[in-house]
Amino acid sequence: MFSLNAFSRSGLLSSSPYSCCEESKSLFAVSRGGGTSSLCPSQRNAASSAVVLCSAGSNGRGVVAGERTVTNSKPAMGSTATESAPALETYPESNVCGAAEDVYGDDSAIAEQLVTPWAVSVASGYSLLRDPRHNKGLAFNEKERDAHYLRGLLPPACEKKIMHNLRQYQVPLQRYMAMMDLQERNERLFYKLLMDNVEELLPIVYTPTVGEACQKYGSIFKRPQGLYISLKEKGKILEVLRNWPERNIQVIVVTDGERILGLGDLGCQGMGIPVGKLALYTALGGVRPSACLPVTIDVGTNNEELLNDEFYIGLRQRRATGQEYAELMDEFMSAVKQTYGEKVLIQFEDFANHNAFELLSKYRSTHLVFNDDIQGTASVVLAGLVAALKLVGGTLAEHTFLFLGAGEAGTGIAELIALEMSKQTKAPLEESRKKIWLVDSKVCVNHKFGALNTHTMYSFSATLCIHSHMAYLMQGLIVGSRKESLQHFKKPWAHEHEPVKGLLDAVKAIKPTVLIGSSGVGKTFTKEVVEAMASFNEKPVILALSNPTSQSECTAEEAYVWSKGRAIYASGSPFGPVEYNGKTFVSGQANNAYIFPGLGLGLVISGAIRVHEDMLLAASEALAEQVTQENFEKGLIYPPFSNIRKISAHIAANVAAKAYELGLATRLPRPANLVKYAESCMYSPNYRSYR
Ligand SMILES: O=C([O-])CC(=O)C(=O)O
Ligand SMILES: [Mg+2]
Repeated sequence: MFSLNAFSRSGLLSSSPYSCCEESKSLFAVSRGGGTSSLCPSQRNAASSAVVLCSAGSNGRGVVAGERTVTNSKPAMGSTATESAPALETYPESNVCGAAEDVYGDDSAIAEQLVTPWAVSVASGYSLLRDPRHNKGLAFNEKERDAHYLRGLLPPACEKKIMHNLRQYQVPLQRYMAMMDLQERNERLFYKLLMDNVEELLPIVYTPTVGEACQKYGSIFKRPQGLYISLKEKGKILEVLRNWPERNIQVIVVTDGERILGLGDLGCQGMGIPVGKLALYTALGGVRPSACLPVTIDVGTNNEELLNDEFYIGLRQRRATGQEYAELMDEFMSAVKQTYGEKVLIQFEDFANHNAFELLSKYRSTHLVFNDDIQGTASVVLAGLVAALKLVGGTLAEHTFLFLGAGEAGTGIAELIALEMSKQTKAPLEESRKKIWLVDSKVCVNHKFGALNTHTMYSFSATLCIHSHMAYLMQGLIVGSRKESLQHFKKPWAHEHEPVKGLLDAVKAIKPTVLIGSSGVGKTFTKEVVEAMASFNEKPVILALSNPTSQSECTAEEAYVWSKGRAIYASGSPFGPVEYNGKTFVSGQANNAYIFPGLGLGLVISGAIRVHEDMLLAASEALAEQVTQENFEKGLIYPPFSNIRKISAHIAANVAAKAYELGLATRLPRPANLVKYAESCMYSPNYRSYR
């Protein structure tokens, strides 16, 4: 890289915005405040130069917006406002120019204030190979090797069978680490590989392997992959966001690590989840990688094992709660909006129940937010159920639903089913809810055993199961007599019924046609439970949603064998095909990964400013429509992931259409063909040609 930055060349830049373009064939520098006004016309048109952005204090990775923004004659980082903003030198002391778009504060800074000296420069040679956004590895052709000073830095071969190399690792976690290394080394190749081998690689970069990666994050951690915002950053979150090298952020996935999949509190090590989810935003939904920001909020952890682990990478203290927690989250939410504007999507992920519901209700009317575990999961499950009706018959309202788990996923799914039922039947929501029953549970990771409230245990004649790491308190069917003591999000489901303890008794009492597991605890759909379901249903619908595989309520094999091949089964984590009685059963994956990439894309391309429940229904409807007759014939209620880009484009189009209909879209005029438009907006990982 020709190491140029605005800091070292500030005099040159401020006095003559074009003067640097003569110095070298590709040498130039742009201060953020100057935007494209610092670029000479030929540089603005320079297609596909390896432009990188760095600051004097940056990590040298030199990531960022690069070729796209230069090609489009937009300032690096995608800010449109700086294009028309006055040059810095016009108002050297001003605190008004740039106004709302002056997100890094360099336009408005007064002389005494400190700003980050962001700069854009062109990478070549050794630095180009170390820049994941522009590196092509062995795929650099002969001409490019000459033009970009790469001769001798690469071996002569021009191709490498990377999948072959990856498959040589037997252990999934090793494959995960190899994929993460690839993402750090050659971003386009990482996405190309993931997109071309989605069914094989999804279980590696995402559920279930990502769960193990989070558990071992401290020891496999190599480079930070997102923003860590801890209690130490309180009062400085705006500054922290400014340290991130990207400016045009469209999607943020944020966790506080308290409920990572069904694995419990993994504290700061939960970072693997936002990183994995955002990789899917790009690979499955086509959101540009540079527009994605993974965030982990670190308020401590209550996981004793981690607190005592010498390799733990987070704050070594118990979780902050109450006002301290709320204030940090509030500062984060304001700083995000202030930095990236109204249209940045914030996806809440893997928060514990109590915070998940509260954060969603607090910010849904002021920010573009949704909770993936509550709403994304609901949308994917509803799609699966709508598709399943084609196999089992009847309308939603003619079925009876029983959930094990009344947390985020359980109550979120239940509510969306009730909403859709009410839309179809025109019955009041309260009536529709009566078709849906929940058995609740309390999961306690072993270090919390002491915290179990024995009063709660005995007052519901609870069943206590102890798995290797968990104590699992099954509290029983949610019924009217329990209403007073229920958490607010469970109250709507307290129907009139005598108390019932345990899942099996609840199944026998309610006789559901659909059984849904969302408790985060594995092995709870026992042989007796599945057999009971099969005893009064010709085709029992059984969804074992908890993740990762170890937390699945029952395996695909168990569901098919115990129901004698009659179950319509799907699970949150993937299972391979099952042979039973000479027939092969292929189960679907009821995972929110089907929904959030397309939902996010739809919100981004329509410039939506709020997420509305109807958009989740629209996403769900679009997904259900993608299940083909051929899929049904195999007993599948979800389409295969191999078609996910097409599926995401349809989901995005349906969501965007709803955003326009509800007046929540700001990208005007509305494109006539939203599916085509969505497709045209999707990131493609193909290599660009460098001149
Ligand atoms: O990450 C996944 O695979 C699905 C999900 O949101 C969860 O289990 O929390
Ligand atoms: Mg989740």
